[in-house]
Parts: sequence; C-alpha cells; structure tokens
Amino acid sequence: MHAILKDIRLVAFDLDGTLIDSVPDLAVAVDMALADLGLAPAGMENVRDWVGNGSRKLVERALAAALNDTPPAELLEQGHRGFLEHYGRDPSSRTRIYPGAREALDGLRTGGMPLALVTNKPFAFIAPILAGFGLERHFGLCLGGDSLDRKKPDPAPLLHVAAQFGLHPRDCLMVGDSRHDIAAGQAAGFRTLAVPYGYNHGESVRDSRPDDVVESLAELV
Ligand SMILES: O=C(O)COP(=O)(O)O
Ligand SMILES: [Mg+2]
Repeated sequence: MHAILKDIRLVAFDLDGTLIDSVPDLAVAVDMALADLGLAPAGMENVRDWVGNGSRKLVERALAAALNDTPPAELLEQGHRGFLEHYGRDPSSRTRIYPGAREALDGLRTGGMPLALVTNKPFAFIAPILAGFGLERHFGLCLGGDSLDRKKPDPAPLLHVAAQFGLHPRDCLMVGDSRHDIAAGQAAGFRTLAVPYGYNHGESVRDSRPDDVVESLAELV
C-alpha cells in the first residue's frame, strides 16, 4: 500500500487522463463537430491540450483555434451539440485504460476502500464508458462536470463526495492528472496525488504541488 493512503478513508479519481486515455475518441468527436460546421479538423495533439474543463470548454477552445477568434455564442452551442451527439454515439472504441489503473481500482475495492469518480466530463457519458471497461461497480458515487453547479477546479464536487460518505475532507484523497484536480483537492482539504502521464494543457502537473506523484496507479496498491 502506498504511504499516502495512510488514514485515507475514501479515494476520489479523475477519469480522463487519469484512468483512461480518452483523447482519441474525444478528438474524433471534436473533428466531426468541426466538419459539420465546415471547419478544418483540430487533431489529437491539440485536443489533448484542451481537455480538462468539460465538454463546452473543449469545443470552445477548438472553435477559437479554428476561427482564430472567440466563437459566437450560437456557433458554440451548435458545435457543442454536435460534439455531444458524435461523442455519445461512440465514446470509447478508441479509448484505453491506462496500465495500472485496473489493478489500483481492483486492489482498493478488495481492500474495502470506498471509491468515487469526479470528472468534468458530462455525467451521461460516465456509465457507458465505465461499463465498456467493466468498471461500473467500482465507484460508490460518480459526478460529472454537469452534476453540480460548479466543477473542478472548484472544490464543490469533492466536498459533496466527502459529505455523501460522511467523511472529513482530510481523510479523503483526490487522484488526478491535471491542475484542476489538484486545485480542487487542495481547496477542498483533500490529500492530493497526481499522475504525470495525462492531460494538463501541455504543462507539468507537478507545478500544482500535489502531495505526491506516481508514475503508475499500480503503485497505490
Ligand atoms: O472532460 C474534461 O474536460 C476532463 O475530464 P476529467 O475531469 O475526467 O479529466
Ligand atoms: Mg483528467
């Protein structure tokens, strides 16, 4: 067991870039939404740097890059609707679970650790994606970016999780790949653990000063 788990009574995981490499499917849906609007594709490498603040922000960044300008509100709505439709049709066929993630989730569950999933991804996509990897029964609670009024980096989703489990935030751990996960964890009073392999707008998540960093989630167990 990793030292950071000492006295921890709940682990909250981020999804995209932490448990699953979802950018290939996100990029296809973004590019299809752009194509519907007659715009050139963004490509996976750009999309990787735009993930992290939910689907609307992802589409807004893609449109801003394609237009080289702030997208008009109506175009953003249209683009976002298109993205949701395309992504909903095929949210995981190119998505892979990261090495070590399944071992960590299985090991923690076997040890009786309550787990939560706190993603900025829209809630509707969580269940189908988890089911595709056989992970739908691991989490006692799942929150999407649209589950509450506020999303990460706001601490609200993590405070909600701690309250639902009747726990003090200091007894909970947030595990994520981006500065939004670490900022949310720090603001909520959670302990924080980062993985360096995910999506953090092209920057190092170590700059956010998480309590620790693991190269693979397998190190947790
Ligand atoms: O949808 C996003 O922007 C990122 O999702 P995540 O919070 O699971 O990394
Ligand atoms: Mg993430």
